[in-house]
Amino acid sequence: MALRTLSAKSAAALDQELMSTGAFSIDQLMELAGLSVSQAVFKLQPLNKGKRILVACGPGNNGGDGLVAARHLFHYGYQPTIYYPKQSKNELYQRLKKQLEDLKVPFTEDFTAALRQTDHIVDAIFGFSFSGEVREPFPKVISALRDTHLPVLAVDAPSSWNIEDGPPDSGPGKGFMPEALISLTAPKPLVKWFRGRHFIGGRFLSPAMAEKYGLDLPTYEAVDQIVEVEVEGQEKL
Ligand SMILES: NC(=O)C1=CN([C@@H]2O[C@H](COP(=O)(O)OP(=O)(O)OC[C@H]3O[C@@H](n4cnc5c(N)ncnc54)[C@H](O)[C@@H]3O)[C@@H](O)[C@H]2O)[C@H](O)CC1
Ligand SMILES: [K+]
Repeated sequence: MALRTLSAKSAAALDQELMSTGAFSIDQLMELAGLSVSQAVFKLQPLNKGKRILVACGPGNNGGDGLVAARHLFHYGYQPTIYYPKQSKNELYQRLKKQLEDLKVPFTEDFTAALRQTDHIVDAIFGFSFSGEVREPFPKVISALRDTHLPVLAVDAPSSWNIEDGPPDSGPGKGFMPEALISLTAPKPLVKWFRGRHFIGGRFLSPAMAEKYGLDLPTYEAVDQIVEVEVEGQEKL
């Protein structure tokens, strides 16, 4: 079955609706999103295959999902390191950062050096609000993600990909194809171009809300926060 996709505009509207009439707080949604990301890492990179996880975080909520995931990964027994060059002053992010500092999770400013000392990478740089050309300081980070031989799990979107039109045909993200993607709530149109393992996470949608937005709710098993899916209609680059 081909899962129905959610445009960037609808994803933002759904987000707002969850936080207004849906009565969720952003902290709750981000916690569940980040928990899903941590479970996808556990599936892709079992503890006995290398515990070092580099989490690259951007300035918005996609980055927040990365910060939450890193905290859960620490508690599972991983050794996360955070790259978070554009830190938000917003209280929520400051609290997420403090929680990681209390666990002595290191923050690094040198992405290139950190890449040499990790087993797996989480790309939590940009999600559904990314648009235009990649701005500083991220171009070199995106090109490093493109060039690395290490596995990358992209959160909601491979960073630098256009949410509707998929991979860029120029710039640092040209040719960037992460090993895996976790779509939060529902896949975005870009999944049509994605070739790799694909998970759905963000287990917070009511059946009524799914119906309103024309989405299929994946069948989550028991305590699982993720479902691995196949998306039909993937196009060759
Ligand atoms: N309902 C859900 O599925 C939830 C998803 N979550 C996650 O939130 C992101 C969307 O978060 P948002 O804050 O709207 O935006 P982003 O993180 O994607 O990025 C915004 C951030 O990036 C900057 N930016 C945009 N374009 C560029 C550019 N070309 N170059 C540099 N910087 C750029 C912009 O200025 C902002 O600072 C979604 O994908 C999920 O991952 C929630 O956590 C929970 C609910
Ligand atoms: K991302």
